[in-house]
Amino acid sequence: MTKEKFIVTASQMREIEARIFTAGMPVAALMEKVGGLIFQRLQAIISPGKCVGILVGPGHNGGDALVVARELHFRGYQVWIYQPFSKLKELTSQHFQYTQSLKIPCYQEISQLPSYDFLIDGLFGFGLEREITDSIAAAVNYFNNKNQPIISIDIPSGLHTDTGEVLGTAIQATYTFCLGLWKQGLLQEQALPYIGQAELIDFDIPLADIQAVIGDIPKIKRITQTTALSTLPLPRPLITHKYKQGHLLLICGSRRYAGGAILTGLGARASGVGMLSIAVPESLKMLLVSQLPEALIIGCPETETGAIASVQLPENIDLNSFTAIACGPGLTKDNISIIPEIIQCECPLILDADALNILAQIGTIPRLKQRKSATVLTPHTGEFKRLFPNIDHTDRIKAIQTAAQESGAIVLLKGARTAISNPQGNVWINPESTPALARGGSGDVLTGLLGGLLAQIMNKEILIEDIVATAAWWHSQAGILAAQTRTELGVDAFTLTQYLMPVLKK
Ligand SMILES: NC(=O)C1=CN([C@@H]2O[C@H](COP(=O)(O)OP(=O)(O)OC[C@H]3O[C@@H](n4cnc5c(N)ncnc54)[C@H](OP(=O)(O)O)[C@@H]3O)[C@@H](O)[C@H]2O)[C@@H](O)CC1
Ligand SMILES: Nc1ncnc2c1ncn2[C@@H]1O[C@H](COP(=O)(O)OP(=O)(O)O)[C@@H](O)[C@H]1O
Ligand SMILES: [K+]
Repeated sequence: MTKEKFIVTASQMREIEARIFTAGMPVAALMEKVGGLIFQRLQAIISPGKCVGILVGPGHNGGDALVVARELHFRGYQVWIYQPFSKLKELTSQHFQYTQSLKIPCYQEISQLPSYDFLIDGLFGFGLEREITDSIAAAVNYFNNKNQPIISIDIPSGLHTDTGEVLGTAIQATYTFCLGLWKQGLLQEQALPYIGQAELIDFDIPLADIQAVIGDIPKIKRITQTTALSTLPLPRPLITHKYKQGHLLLICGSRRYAGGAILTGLGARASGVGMLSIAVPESLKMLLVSQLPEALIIGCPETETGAIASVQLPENIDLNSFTAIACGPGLTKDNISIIPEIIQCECPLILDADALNILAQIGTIPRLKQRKSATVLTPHTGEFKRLFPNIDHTDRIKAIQTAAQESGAIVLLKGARTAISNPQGNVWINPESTPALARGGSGDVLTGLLGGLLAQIMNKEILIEDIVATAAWWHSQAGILAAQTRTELGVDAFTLTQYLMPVLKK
């Protein structure tokens, strides 16, 4: 059973840990097991004979580090310990005493420290609740400035386990070995520069204990390949036709931002949607036809400035004829009147980019709650602040939960760690992405892709927020794949659309 999708706070981890101990697992045995697993993993990273400095804190994070120190010592590594604390927890103290009997050198002052090839950071784990100060803070800064690889046990010391905030200062890890279950702080954007390459060290926490604490259906989950693939509309039923595979309407583009409409269209194309209609200003029609010959391009009357003046659909069709609508990329804010009209549609609706800016301007957020079908808002941080000026976004997870509850919409907050919440506060976090995506137009691709997926799975028994999560995963995996072949500078939005299919084939 993979534990990759679970996310816990410090207090939930403490509760889970308590259940394991109450059930009879000795604390010392668990520490030994965890330390052994960390050591095994380290052997793949640190070659024999290297010099390894071990940073030991007063709690059980330090205890884990001491077990690792002992194992490294016996396997022929050159080990020293930095342990500046006057008081250690009992188990940690015992391990410390043993390392001293083994004559592993120990230092209290950074000025005395020998050189090293690697550092193991066992200063603080999920027990850190207040700021690191004085000599310990100075030591953390000293180690960061050395620019040697650091491997953090559980979480880089100094990060808040839940919010990922830096408490005074924090270790900048090269690797983070998170123990047992993913800590929420490791999925917060502000923690990213400190985490390095993160991986989970599974130490066999019984599923029943996890569920007893975080519930059968956890409130906050990580998107994984498994969760994402499980909601894709694959395989297709053998007996089907194009209208059964969803009909998506995109409302996007303007004379000023014609490319946004194309990119949204190409994102939708990659989703496999059965029918694609794209409403653009009349003057963009031929351009769109040439780029997306399979789509039905609807030329709408336009304003003097080249924005859509009104969404005029062909005869016999209205907004409710579609399985899903996505609106916003490249619209401009020139005509704010189309948004109140569009939000009256009775199918699922995605609002992005200028549709969100218009929404913020005319204050229609409360009206979203009255919609008959789901609304998905996909702001980046700037759009989020305009839409929800009263919500503090330091903790992005809390922020989207509040925003989703206030608006009755599913809110996807874009960024390096895109997060999604439904109105009940159920959250998905996308744990992998690439800064290669920080380029104009990559969000437009996401809107099209999401629209196409939503149109295909409507009326199937899949939650809309699960599809939103799948789209976020697919989009970022395409960015990662493209960056692997073309570097982080090679992932323009058009190129990104070309990597969507290869992600699934992989
Ligand atoms: N959960 C599990 O299943 C398992 C957990 N395990 C491991 O245990 C770790 C959690 O251990 P933990 O609870 O002992 O806390 P930890 O993070 O080591 O340190 C807290 C200590 O630091 C102190 N302190 C706090 N702030 C401070 C400051 N600013 N400046 C100075 N001191 C400060 C605080 O002392 P205080 O002064 O508050 O009494 C306290 O003593 C966890 O991350 C994992 O590595 C594994 O061994 C096995 C499985
Ligand atoms: N630093 C980053 N790391 C990972 N993904 C990023 C980063 N910056 C932006 N992205 C992703 O790129 C996309 C940018 O979307 P957006 O800001 O709406 O761009 P645009 O409106 O120009 O299309 C989002 O999916 C976002 O999650
Ligand atoms: K640590």
